[in-house]
Amino acid sequence: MSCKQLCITLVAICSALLVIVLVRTFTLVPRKDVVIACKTADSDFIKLTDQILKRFQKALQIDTISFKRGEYNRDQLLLLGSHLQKSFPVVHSSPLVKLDIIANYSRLYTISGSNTSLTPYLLTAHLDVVPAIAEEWELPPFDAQIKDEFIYARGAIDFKQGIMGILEALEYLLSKGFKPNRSFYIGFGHDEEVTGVDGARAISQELQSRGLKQVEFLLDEGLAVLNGFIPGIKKPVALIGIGEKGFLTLKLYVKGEAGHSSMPLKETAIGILAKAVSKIEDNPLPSMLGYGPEKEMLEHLAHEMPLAARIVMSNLWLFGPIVSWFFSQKPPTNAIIRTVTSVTMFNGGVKTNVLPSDATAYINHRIHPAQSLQEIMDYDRAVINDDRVQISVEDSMVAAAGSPSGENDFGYQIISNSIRQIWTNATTAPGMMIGNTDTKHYKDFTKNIYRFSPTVMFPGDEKRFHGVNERISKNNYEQAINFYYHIIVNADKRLLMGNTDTRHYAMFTKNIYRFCPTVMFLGDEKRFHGINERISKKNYEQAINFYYHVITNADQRSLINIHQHSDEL
Ligand SMILES: CCCCCCCC/C=C\CCCCCCCC(=O)N[C@@H](CCCCN)C(=O)O
Repeated sequence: MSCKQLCITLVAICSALLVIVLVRTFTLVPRKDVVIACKTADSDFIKLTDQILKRFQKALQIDTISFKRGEYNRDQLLLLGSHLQKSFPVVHSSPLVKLDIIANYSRLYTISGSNTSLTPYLLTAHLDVVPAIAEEWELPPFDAQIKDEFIYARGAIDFKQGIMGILEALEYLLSKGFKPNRSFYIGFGHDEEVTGVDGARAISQELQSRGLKQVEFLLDEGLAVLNGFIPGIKKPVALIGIGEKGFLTLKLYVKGEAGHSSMPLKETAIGILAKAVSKIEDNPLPSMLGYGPEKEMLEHLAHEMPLAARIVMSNLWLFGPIVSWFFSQKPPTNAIIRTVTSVTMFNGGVKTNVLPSDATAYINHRIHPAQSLQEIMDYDRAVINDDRVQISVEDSMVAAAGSPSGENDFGYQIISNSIRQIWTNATTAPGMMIGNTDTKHYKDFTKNIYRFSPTVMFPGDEKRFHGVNERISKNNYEQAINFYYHIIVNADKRLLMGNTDTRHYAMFTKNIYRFCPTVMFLGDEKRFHGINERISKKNYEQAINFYYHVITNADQRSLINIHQHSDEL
């Protein structure tokens, strides 16, 4: 090939790449529904009264700690149960609500709707919390004291704001006479922090034994309203977890030889294990950017970014390695692009002058959906490359597949729209839940599983999860309650509302109306996107005449003399 031909080929390739990059950059357009903002002045806005705040604080003061499987503060769980019972008298006495106590401590509420043809949905949360090292906290973890408008307590964001927020919303709605069309369930497990096998799994079994086959969608704790977490985006981003990372906890064990420390061997069990652990930390797993829900998230958010970042994010097929490097720099973004590794426990030795007879460490991996448990095991084995280190699986779960997040996916859109009613300046996007939830126990009921916590977070706040100084602002707790209020109200619709093309015209007017000249009887709603869609001849004639009148009536300067037919005058 001549030099000229080579130049022409290179220019052609670069031009083609440029065209692809630009087309992708400008064609990835987000969904923009018009949602009605929830304002504090609205008559149905639930204000954070002293009473509401006090019962939240009281719930936080009850230390419902889970320590390990089957080991949790049983008395405290009972105490929290009676606190809920007392705090929400309308919920607990309503004929529409049935409460079942499952496995002694978990709670399953069934709220009966009037229209049994609508598939029910499920809201879940957990009653338990992780332990807290009180000495490291600014304020005691189980006092729920308020400082600078923040309530500090273990469980403030994981996840008693969910428990109390859901029940506050329901209490309010029922006390205003709300009678749902669509039935729904509320499931509060009592041991989520130690895998939920006693609580959520038992709730799920109870639902199965009742013959429940399907729920429309499930909303559990999860991602949050994030400020400043995603490079290049200034406005809040509310991520709805459509998938969930798996986990793999490995036990590393080294058998040593006890003896007097004055005559040491070249390496002790602790030394051998320390080297293995160090190799594991020095060799992070590769980036999986582009192979999981994070791809959808970044493409969805690209439109919020400055042009350069937008070009990059819209074209991960080309710029993936740069983004991977960038995201690897901070723990929250690193967590979404790869399987991460945490050495969480290390034990060995009994006395300062005794050689350790063995040493044990635990490695907790959070697995990216594109990787299998076996792949991770093999990787670790190869990295450690030392037969003296025995590796065994302590516990594991494969990653959960992505739930649908399209324009017509009822559950996703109900959650997304409810978020935007509360956090009006936020943009929503599908994301991947980096921690684990109770949702695994409900996966047989639906593929529409979503993970979102109504929690506002700023950089650094992620350390408060299971860490010190967990807290929520009073304002955020009020938002959480109103978020669940909107979830319950919005999910009570038959169909996904607002799912029209109107969003593409929202910039032209605020006067957007949606009406079909269609006559409907009960049951006809199933014909939409269902089978036997039809219209009567008469109705079609009416439709034509309706549009005739829309055109003639709208052809006026102002709203006068609408009625043209003399018999209407
Ligand atoms: C672009 C950035 C996106 C990521 C930013 C994430 C910011 C933090 C948001 C949410 C934090 C989620 C982590 C909290 C998980 C809470 C639930 C939990 O702790 N679950 C336990 C279950 C344990 C079960 C026993 N194996 C857990 O995951 O450890």
